[in-house]
Amino acid sequence: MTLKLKCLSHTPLRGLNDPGAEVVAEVDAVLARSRAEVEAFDPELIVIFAPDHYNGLFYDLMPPFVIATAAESVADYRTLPGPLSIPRDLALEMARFILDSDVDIALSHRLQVDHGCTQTLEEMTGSLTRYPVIPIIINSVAPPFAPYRRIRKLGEAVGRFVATLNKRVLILGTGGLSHEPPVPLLSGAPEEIAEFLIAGRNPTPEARAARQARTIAAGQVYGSADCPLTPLNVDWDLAFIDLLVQGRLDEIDDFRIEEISRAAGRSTHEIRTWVAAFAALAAGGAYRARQDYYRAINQWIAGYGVVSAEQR
Ligand SMILES: O=C(O)CCC(=O)/C=C/C=C(\O)C(=O)O
Ligand SMILES: [Fe+2]
Repeated sequence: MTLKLKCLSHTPLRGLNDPGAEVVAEVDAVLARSRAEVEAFDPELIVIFAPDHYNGLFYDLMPPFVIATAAESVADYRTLPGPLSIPRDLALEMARFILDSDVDIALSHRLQVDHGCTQTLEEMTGSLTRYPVIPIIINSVAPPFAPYRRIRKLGEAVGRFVATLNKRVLILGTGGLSHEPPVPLLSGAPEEIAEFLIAGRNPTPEARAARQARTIAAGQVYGSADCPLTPLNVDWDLAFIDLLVQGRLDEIDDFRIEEISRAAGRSTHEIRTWVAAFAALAAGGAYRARQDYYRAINQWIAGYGVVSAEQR
């Protein structure tokens, strides 16, 4: 077994809001380099830890974590439509292994996934079907959340499972870093919004367009005095990247959910996907990691980072 890890931010606003040609070129270049590394690694399996933004998962039944044996993209924003290539039996085996490791993971035989999963898969592989992929969705957007120490345990179980396979495995984490897009909260929501958050699957094209327009508009004022959303927090982001690069994963068990929301924004919890990814890699022993890129990009509502790692 050989493991490689890539964790990176996603943003539905890439290609929609313009942070300037220089920034676009920088991000394009780092993504192109990352994709070339993935191509050279030629993974036999990808495990992607990803969030959902009320496209596949709603409060009618909101699991802390779910593993999919079959999944289809909702093609929100500009992401690709269609099914992912999930090796069903292997995903089931992984689910059994995780449960046997005392981590209660939900199972879906028909999951809808959004840009939170598909954007990074597309950026890293060029398609949704190029390699076999097992998606594990970690609730990062719909409170209450499982504590961070549980995310580490989930990642460790996945890492122990992939260690039993004689395969080249790419582990992806997608989301974060600091940011707060206009994702509604159930607590205190008016009835219409609450109904959407509980059972808003398969919106009409008009409803989807209205949601997307709100996010685009938020990106145009994000970080300014006119914007009530928690701004990006560069110090928080760089400290988190350092922690990962230095292998201080045990400190993550003490992360406080409310403190992170206040300091860096409510959607910063998408870094749970990075935590799981690094815990999976670390389950196999010491690793070597590097920061490939970081920039705070208000127009994309993203403390935008890319980190890579591999086993020593
Ligand atoms: O579409 C909505 O209703 C809410 C907006 C939303 O889901 C935005 C998501 C943005 C990200 O994925 C992100 O910044 O991580
Ligand atoms: Fe997101």
